[in-house]
Amino acid sequence: MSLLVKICGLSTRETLQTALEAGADMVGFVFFPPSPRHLSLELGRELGRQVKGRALKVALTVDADDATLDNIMDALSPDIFQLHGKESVARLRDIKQKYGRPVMKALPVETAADLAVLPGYAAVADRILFDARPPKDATRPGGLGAPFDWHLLQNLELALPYMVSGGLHAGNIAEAVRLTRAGGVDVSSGVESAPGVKDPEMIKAFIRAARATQELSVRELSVR
Ligand SMILES: O=C(O)c1ccccc1N[C@@H]1O[C@H](COP(=O)(O)O)[C@@H](O)[C@H]1O
Repeated sequence: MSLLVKICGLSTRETLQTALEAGADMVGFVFFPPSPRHLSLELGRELGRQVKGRALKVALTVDADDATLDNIMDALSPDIFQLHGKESVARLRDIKQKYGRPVMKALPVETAADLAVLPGYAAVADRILFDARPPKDATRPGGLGAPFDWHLLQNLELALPYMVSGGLHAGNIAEAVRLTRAGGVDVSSGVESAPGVKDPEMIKAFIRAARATQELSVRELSVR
């Protein structure tokens, strides 16, 4: 069972190349102006071309309207939309239908009560991303480098594929995956030297740690 690794918020040719060569399964591009990782459509087009099918291109948006999604489709032609705002279940359905792309819905988690919305979204989304709920005064709903309590997902039964994010880094992936049994990990701040500045060595270390975690899980399964 391969653990999916998503490196999010890539914004330079060099760090995108590092992520691709190190074996990222998904590369994320942020289209949200308040974010330090926000990409212009032109840069999104250029970076999208560089991917050349070596990883899935993920377009991260936050409550984007159709005109914005139209532009992103034209520039990046993403393989997946990551919806990281307060998009409703009906909005997810509309986006899937209009753009013909899978959607990954990010759900903010702080307490067990946050999981109450899961069945509604799981009926429409193709994948769920559990992320830390941002503080009330945050300027963006993610990419803040803070984890949530992974024990909250310990007894989760979800048929849909899911990933975890929020404050992950090379040193804590193993524990996050052990507790949540997620099929994928998503990182932004944990591979940066400053907000929005990706560090090639940290990207490589994160992907190495994810692959080691995967090996560990396979070995644990085979001795059971
Ligand atoms: O990265 C951002 O700036 C961002 C902006 C708006 C919504 C989500 C954003 N990032 C996503 O947040 C999670 C957690 O990131 P981190 O590793 O804690 O920094 C991840 O899914 C990013 O893709």
